[in-house]
Amino acid sequence: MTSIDVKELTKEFSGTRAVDRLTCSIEPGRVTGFLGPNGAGKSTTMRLVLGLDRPTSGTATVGGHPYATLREPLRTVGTLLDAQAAHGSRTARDHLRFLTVSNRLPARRVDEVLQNTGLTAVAHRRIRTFSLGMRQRLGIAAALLGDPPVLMLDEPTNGLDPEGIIWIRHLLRRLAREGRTVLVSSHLMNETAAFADHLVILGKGRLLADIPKQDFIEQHSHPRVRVRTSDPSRLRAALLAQGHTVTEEAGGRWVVDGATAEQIGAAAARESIPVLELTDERASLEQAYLALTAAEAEFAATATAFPTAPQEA
Ligand SMILES: Nc1ncnc2c1ncn2[C@@H]1O[C@H](COP(=O)(O)OP(=O)(O)OP(=O)(O)O)[C@@H](O)[C@H]1O
Repeated sequence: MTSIDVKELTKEFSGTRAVDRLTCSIEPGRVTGFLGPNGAGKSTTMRLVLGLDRPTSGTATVGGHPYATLREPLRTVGTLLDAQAAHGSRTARDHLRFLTVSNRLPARRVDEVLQNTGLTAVAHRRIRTFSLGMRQRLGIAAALLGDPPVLMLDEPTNGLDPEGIIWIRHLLRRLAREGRTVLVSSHLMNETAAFADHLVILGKGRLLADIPKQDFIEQHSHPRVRVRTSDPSRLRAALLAQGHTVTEEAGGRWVVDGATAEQIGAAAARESIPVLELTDERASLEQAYLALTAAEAEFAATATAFPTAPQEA
C-alpha cells in the first residue's frame, strides 16, 4: 500500500514560511481532505511532494521514496495541479495520447479515462474550446491515465457545475474504495465534507488537525434542537425549569442549545405538551473549521468566503 509521508517539511520563500515543520501521513483506502484558508500552504505542500519545489528542510515521500526517484511516476501518482496547463491547440485525445506515449503507458488507457471522465463525446475538440469544468475533467483524466495507487488533486471541483461536483464526489469515493490514496485540497469545507473520510487541516503552513472527519464533527460541533409546539409558554417553562437555554425563533419555533431531540421530546412528553416539530441540529462542520482556522487565516477577507449558514455536516 502506498502512503504519502511528510516529515518536518518546511518551505520558505524569501521571508514567507509557506510550510512550517509539517508532519503527516496520507493513508490509502480513504479520501483525505486537505484543508486550509487561502495561502495556508496546501499547494506548496503538494508541489514539494511532487518534487516541483525543493524543501528548505524535511522530507516528503510517496510509498517510502522521494517522488523524483520514482521510475514511472504516472503509474504511482496521478496529479491535478493546474487544469490550465494542457496545450490549447491539441485535442483532448491527442493530449492524453501524448502523455501515454511519453510515459510508456498502454494506448487503451486513453479511451478508458475519456470514458471515465465523461469526455468521450468531446475528445476530438481542441482544448482551447473547453470550459473550465471540461478542463478539470481532462486534468482528472490525465491523472488517472497510469491507473496510479496515489492521487493528489488540487481543488478538483473548481469550475465544475453541480452535476460535475456530484460526479467527482462519486469518483473520489470509488478511487478510495479501490484502496487508493486520495488527497484532495480545497478551501471549501462544505464541499470537502461531502466526500472526505479524513481531514488534514493547515493554517499558515502548520498542521492544525489530522483527524477522521466524523471525530472532527463530534469534537467541534455543538448539538442543539429546534422544536415547535402549539403550547409555547408551557414548553418554555418546562425547559427552563430543567435548566435548558431556549431562544425563540420566527414561526413559533424554539432553539434549545446543548440538548438532543431525545431529551427535549422526553421532556415535552412528561408534561404532555404537544410537539409539532422536533429536529436535531449540529452547528456546521464549516463553523467548526472557521473557528479552528480563524486565528490562522492569512487574509482577514477569507472569512467572507465561508458562509456560516447552518448546514448538514
Ligand atoms: N513561488 C512562490 N514564491 C513566493 N511565495 C510563494 C510561492 N508559492 C507560494 N508562496 C506563498 O506561500 C504561501 C502558501 O501558498 P500556497 O499556494 O501553498 O497556499 P494554498 O493553501 O495552496 O492557498 P490557495 O487555497 O489560495 O491555493 C502563501 O503566502 C504564498 O503567497
